[in-house]
Amino acid sequence: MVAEKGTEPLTLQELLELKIDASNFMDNVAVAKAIKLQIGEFKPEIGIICGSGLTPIGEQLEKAIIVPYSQIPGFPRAEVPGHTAALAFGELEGKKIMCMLGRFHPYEYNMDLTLCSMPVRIMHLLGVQTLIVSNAAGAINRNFEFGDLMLIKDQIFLPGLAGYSPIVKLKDPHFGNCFVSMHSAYDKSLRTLAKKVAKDIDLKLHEGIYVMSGGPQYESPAEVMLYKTVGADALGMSTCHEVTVARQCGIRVVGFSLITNIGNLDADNAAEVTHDEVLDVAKFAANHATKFVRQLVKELDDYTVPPLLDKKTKERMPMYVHEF
Ligand SMILES: O=P(O)(O)O[C@H]1O[C@H](CO)[C@@H](O)[C@H]1O
Ligand SMILES: Nc1nc2[nH]cnc2c(=O)[nH]1
Repeated sequence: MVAEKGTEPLTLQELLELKIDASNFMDNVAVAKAIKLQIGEFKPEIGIICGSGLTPIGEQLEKAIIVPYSQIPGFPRAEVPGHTAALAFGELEGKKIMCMLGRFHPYEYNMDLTLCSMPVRIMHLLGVQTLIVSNAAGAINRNFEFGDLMLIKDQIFLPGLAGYSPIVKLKDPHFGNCFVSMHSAYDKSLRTLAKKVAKDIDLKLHEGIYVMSGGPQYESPAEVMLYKTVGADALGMSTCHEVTVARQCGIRVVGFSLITNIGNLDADNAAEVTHDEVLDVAKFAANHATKFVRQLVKELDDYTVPPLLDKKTKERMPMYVHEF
């Protein structure tokens, strides 16, 4: 719980010393405040989360301000290879972007999904209205090839189905409705736009269902077969918890997977999957993913999400909340 300090706003140093609980709303506000102290008047409108090996997407921002996770209270370090432990704030095609160069995978943090999705809530507090989420994924669909992109049409959130939901611990109504509707989690009009953009830049873009498993082990061939049977097209260990929180906040979402390997369906003929292979493919494909995101950002329309805190609530909250 954030300590109050009379009417004086806390300094960055004081905020960095707080012990943050991601399921406490005021702690989330304190995290957003610490970032705000480092980005000044910059108000992001679009959030981007870079998947494994996809940091080049965020590295194209202009006039970038980099905020390392070590300078954000409560943020873990994002240590999986292919992820950088920093947020990048900057412009792309004239739009204001907040980009996670490294994400938090639940398997890294004891399946604490509330913690792993906190950055999305912080995006919302800072003003983000639209989220572009990306990941590296294995193909289940046999029409997919290495390096292809798959637009995410819908998700199967296996940890969420088993009770590991990022919103299960949230008691404060400021977080939003706990019965979040996931019926159009991946915005239909943004998917239409993404398909148009892909066509314009002559990019092969599949569309399909992403399934998130807990990881960090890759799936056995029988498990890949199980996911195929239920209609999944690509599999990974991220994204669904972030999208659930985005929807709770009212952020609209568009997402895509970069196919880095082909999921094994037969134990007698199974090829090894390694994270090095995932990163190698991401490296060679990052160029077209980057181009796709740039064009998508360029064509995104304006969108407005109502703020989390109304004026009255803000007035009742401690000093450092007022500007949100
Ligand atoms: O989902 P992203 O962050 O792209 O990472 C994917 O790549 C890793 C496995 O190689 C897993 O963490 C999986 O989720
Ligand atoms: N679970 C899972 N995650 C991945 N990330 C990249 N490839 C894979 C995969 O085959 N399975």
